[in-house]
Amino acid sequence: MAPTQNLSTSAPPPLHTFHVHHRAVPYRLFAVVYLSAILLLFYHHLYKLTNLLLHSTTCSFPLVFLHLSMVLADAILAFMWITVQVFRMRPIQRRTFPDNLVKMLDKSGKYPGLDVFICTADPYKEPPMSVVNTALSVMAYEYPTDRISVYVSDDGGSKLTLFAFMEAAKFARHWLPFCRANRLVERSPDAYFGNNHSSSEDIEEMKTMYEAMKVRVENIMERGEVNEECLTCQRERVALNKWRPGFTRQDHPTVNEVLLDNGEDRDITGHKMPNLVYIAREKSKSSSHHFKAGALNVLTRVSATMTNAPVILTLDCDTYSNDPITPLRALCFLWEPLKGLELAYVQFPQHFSGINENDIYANENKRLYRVNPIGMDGLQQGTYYVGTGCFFHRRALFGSPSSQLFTERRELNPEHVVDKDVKFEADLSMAHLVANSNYEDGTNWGSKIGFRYGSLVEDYYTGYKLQCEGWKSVFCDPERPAFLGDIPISLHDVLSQNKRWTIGLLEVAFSKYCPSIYGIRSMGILMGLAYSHFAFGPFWSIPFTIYAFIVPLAFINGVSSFPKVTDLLLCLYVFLFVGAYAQDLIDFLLTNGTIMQWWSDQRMWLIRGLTSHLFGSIDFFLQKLGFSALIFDVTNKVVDDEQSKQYEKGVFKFGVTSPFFVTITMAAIVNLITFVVVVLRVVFLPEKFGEMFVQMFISGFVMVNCWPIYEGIALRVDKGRMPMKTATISLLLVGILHYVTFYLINTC
Ligand SMILES: O=c1ccn([C@@H]2O[C@H](COP(=O)(O)OP(=O)(O)O[C@H]3O[C@H](CO)[C@@H](O)[C@H](O)[C@H]3O)[C@@H](O)[C@H]2O)c(=O)[nH]1
Ligand SMILES: [Mn+2]
Repeated sequence: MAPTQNLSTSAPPPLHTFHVHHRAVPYRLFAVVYLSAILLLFYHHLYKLTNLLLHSTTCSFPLVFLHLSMVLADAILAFMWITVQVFRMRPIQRRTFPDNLVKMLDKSGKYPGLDVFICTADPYKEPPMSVVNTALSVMAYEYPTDRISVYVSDDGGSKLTLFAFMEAAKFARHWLPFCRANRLVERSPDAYFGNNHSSSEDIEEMKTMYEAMKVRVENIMERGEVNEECLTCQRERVALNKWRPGFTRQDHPTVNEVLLDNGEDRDITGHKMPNLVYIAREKSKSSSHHFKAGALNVLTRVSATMTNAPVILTLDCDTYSNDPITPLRALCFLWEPLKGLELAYVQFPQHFSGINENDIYANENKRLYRVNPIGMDGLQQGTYYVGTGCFFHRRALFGSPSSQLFTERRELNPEHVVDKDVKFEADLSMAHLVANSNYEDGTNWGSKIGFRYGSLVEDYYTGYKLQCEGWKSVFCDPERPAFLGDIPISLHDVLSQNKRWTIGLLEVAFSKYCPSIYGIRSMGILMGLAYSHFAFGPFWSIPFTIYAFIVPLAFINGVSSFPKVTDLLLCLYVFLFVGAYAQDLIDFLLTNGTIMQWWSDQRMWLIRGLTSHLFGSIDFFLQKLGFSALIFDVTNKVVDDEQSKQYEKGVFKFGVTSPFFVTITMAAIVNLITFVVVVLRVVFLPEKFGEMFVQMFISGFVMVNCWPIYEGIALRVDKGRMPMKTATISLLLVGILHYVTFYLINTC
């Protein structure tokens, strides 16, 4: 292991250290070799192309077209490979020493305030009980309770969610002291009672109390209405009365409820409670609400009027805390007096609970959440923001490190000190004002201040813009995951989520802030390329479409451009393919993955290329042309028992009719047919094997990846099988494609 940094005998005990991973040096050497191979391939492409053009007749048009397509595919693959190298140049691993920080903070007695933002948007896709668990898990942080404030943004504008939080506020008075007394590590009640091994009278009592709350909340969820008898006091009645006739999710006034106030509320042992504030910002059909970024900006302002803590933690409603000392770990970086100034955020990776053994839908997203961030963390400016599990320096949301931007109201600026309780009347009316749907008109919110608008992946975009301004960030991945979130467990949900990301990324790629131009100019080549890797990620769909459709269809119609087995060039292809795949596998294994998980991951990468990336790109361009509007389709977090059982077993769920499934089924059919044709040709004309080999390999490889699809069409009878309609449409489309190819090739 390389020597750790920051250690010296005279210096105070370190708060954090890091070391560079061993793999950095061999990776750099390999990059040089691989790059030479890519150059060789393009030399060959160029040579062949000029040759073709020089001797071209109208008849060679199909071959020229095929060759051009392959050059385009390879160019995109090469670009993606180059951008990935940035993550492999200097991956680092960090360690934190929260004990040293605690000693320091205990001595000074100055624990910084922490404002936690939790966003939810739909009580039926994001069950309020799950949001409540997230909130309870952070309210119970191992941190002075009077320094924590939890703000819940409800874009669903639902009284069901508010009711759940009224219940949570009461339950928290028991839960927080219980966590402290028993030194729990799992402070989300659901996770704790779900895994609890020991049992005692205390634990049983607490469990009964929790279950009772859950039943009350689930009852009102079932009824879709909060009945009078569920309410226990006048205050609750007043709050819920705000849902007057005409109150809809898209059109309603602000609802702002202080559910716990640390100035007056105490737990059952007399300790101060953290603040807990519910806010459903004003919505009106006439103004854009900018989805989650808009919600976060409202929370930034509302919290500024009430507590204005210097540290902000952003959480999605499903991301509960899995380790109570996480804020201390984040502060190991944020609180270091000198460096803290340029540090915008400390990002913890997204980890998930409930992933099945082989992670069939690649929900873990190891590249995105683990492998690439450690690589960027080793660069000058650090990693990207992934939307949840991230601690911000509030100041970073207000202009670059060197020149702060001031807002339209003194109270909203980061240095403004709030010294009153959250329930202070004047602050409450101010909170209402800054949550108005037209408050941001004519201000810098969303453009230069706060979370940035303009992309459906507001996380990626905001992190990127902050880093362009000169802010740094840190990636912190302790052994025990700091947070755990939910995953979509149907293929359709996974792909819909990915389609939204695709659109959001393309919005950035094709804006004036394109990372390959603006990013490189602002942050240098490495950071710019790293951000480009994601922004142009949807382009994976181009080589996949070419190799899964155009190349095999041309091949069975007699047009091919692959080298023969005896050709030396084949070695180059083999090296490029095996080299890229093997290195990807190594990356995976080095971050605690298994071979089977890696296999699922590469399969999902191919599937995304032919589905969500493809349709997302089409949607993006349609929207650019004004044909469709952008929506943020919230990921479903509810699962039924049957679905989870099937997922547990590792079986793909298709079930619904969706365009996503048409393209992958088509790829499965085209490559099956090609494979059969190629094998038959070899059987009857063995001397042709040399010419057939590469196509046979490619189609065979696609087929192995498509196994769950064949199974879904032919071997399954359950509800999750591939719908007959999808299979039929796909077959029909393949027929048309084949006919068109045949016609084009044979009419010249
Ligand atoms: O209008 C909206 C839409 C969404 N959300 C919230 O945003 C979060 C993320 O939404 P989700 O449907 O879970 O999206 P995912 O694709 O699972 O989330 C990833 O991608 C998002 C960007 O598309 C990021 O915001 C998230 O942090 C990141 O985890 C959830 O808490 C939602 O409640 C809102 O508050 N308002
Ligand atoms: Mn999510």
